[in-house]
Amino acid sequence: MHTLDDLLATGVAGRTVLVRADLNVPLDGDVITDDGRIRACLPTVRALIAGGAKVVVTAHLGRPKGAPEPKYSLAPAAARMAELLETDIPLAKDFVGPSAAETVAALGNGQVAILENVRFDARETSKDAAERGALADDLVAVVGSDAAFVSDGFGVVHRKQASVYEIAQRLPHYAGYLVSTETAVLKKLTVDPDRPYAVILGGSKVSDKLGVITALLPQVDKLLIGGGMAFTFLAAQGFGVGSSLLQEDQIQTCKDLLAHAGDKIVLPTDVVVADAFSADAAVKTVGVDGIEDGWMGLDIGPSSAANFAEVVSGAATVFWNGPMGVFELAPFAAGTKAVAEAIAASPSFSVVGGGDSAAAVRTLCVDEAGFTHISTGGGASLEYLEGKELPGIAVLED
Ligand SMILES: Nc1ncnc2c1ncn2[C@@H]1O[C@H](COP(=O)(O)OP(=O)(O)O)[C@@H](O)[C@H]1O
Ligand SMILES: O=C(OP(=O)(O)O)[C@H](O)COP(=O)(O)O
Repeated sequence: MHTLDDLLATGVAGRTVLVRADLNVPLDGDVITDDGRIRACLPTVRALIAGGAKVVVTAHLGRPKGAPEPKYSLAPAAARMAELLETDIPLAKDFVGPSAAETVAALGNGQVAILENVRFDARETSKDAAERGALADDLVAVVGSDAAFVSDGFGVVHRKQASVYEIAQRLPHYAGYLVSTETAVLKKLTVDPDRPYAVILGGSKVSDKLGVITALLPQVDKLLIGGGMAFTFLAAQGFGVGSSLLQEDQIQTCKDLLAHAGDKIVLPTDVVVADAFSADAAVKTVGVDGIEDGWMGLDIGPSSAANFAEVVSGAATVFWNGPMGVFELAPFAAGTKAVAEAIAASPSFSVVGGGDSAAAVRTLCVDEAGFTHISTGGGASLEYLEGKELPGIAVLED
């Protein structure tokens, strides 16, 4: 696999370099609540600026439905990157149309531009390879066929999408510094990790991440499940889950996993429930057998948090993805904070991955130095650990 250093060695002054970054940052309105993913791509962008390249950044934000939606604009991310780099960064209003072409044509050596959210084009995430290829062709037309492609959006390398995969088939391609660093650290978790090895899963991308569990179970000693992930398991155990996040079509899978896992899978025993998804909602802590209709579980309860913290404290290797609750709202942040603090306090080899999980560590003021590595990728890290081929990495090997 060729790396950014290989590209820099060829001399990039005056060459257009397309960088796929993951700028999918958490927002409160148009205010970025954690800019970790923007900071994470700066070493690559800075190196290209220093080399005199014309840097064109492409990225996604959220999951728009294949058409422009103002709330998913990359404008806040572009403004923040400009602030951090202390330079002007124009944001092209479209991805492959005239505004993109004009913005790229106006770039001088060592300047940076960002293209608007690539997921505003439905072809980016299409299941049809020909559609994705057509989008990648349009993108090549914007940056020029003599441009180079640098893959630096580690958080999205598990997606076979046009700006991650098909584009690399059309331009000389290189792994950026973030992709190189992330894969080097995660590799250590796949090669004979120190035991006991605990994985903690939570968050809200339940259907994406349930699939990973089957592959991870044989590798780990304990699998702790909190966040929105927990309720499909609790339903599989026969508990009512009210209006909590539930993946009904996966209940049988969870039953099978519980039947085969022995005592490896650890579930919450109590949960914080609310009568609405709001910081002002009525809130109470109940046992997992006490979730009434009309109530939703938005955090693990204090007994569960203490139990999870104890398991974490005894582990030599820890990987965590997915908050234990809706940590963005104060009444539901305690479980995530307790687990994060337990990991940070333990001397284990510890990795936390995912845009929101990493944001939780920082916004809840947990000691970042207590983690061996804070990864920008949640789903990407999990699929890497699972041993799955990641399309955005595999395509760089060709
Ligand atoms: N019980 C829950 N119900 C609904 N959402 C939840 C629950 N627990 C956690 N979440 C939400 O999960 C989101 C993060 O999930 P995910 O994207 O899977 O994590 P990451 O970005 O770290 O990979 C957070 O915004 C959080 O509010
Ligand atoms: O936030 C992301 O992944 P993560 O929540 O698994 O860390 C990435 O930007 C990928 O986004 P996607 O899961 O909408 O493809």
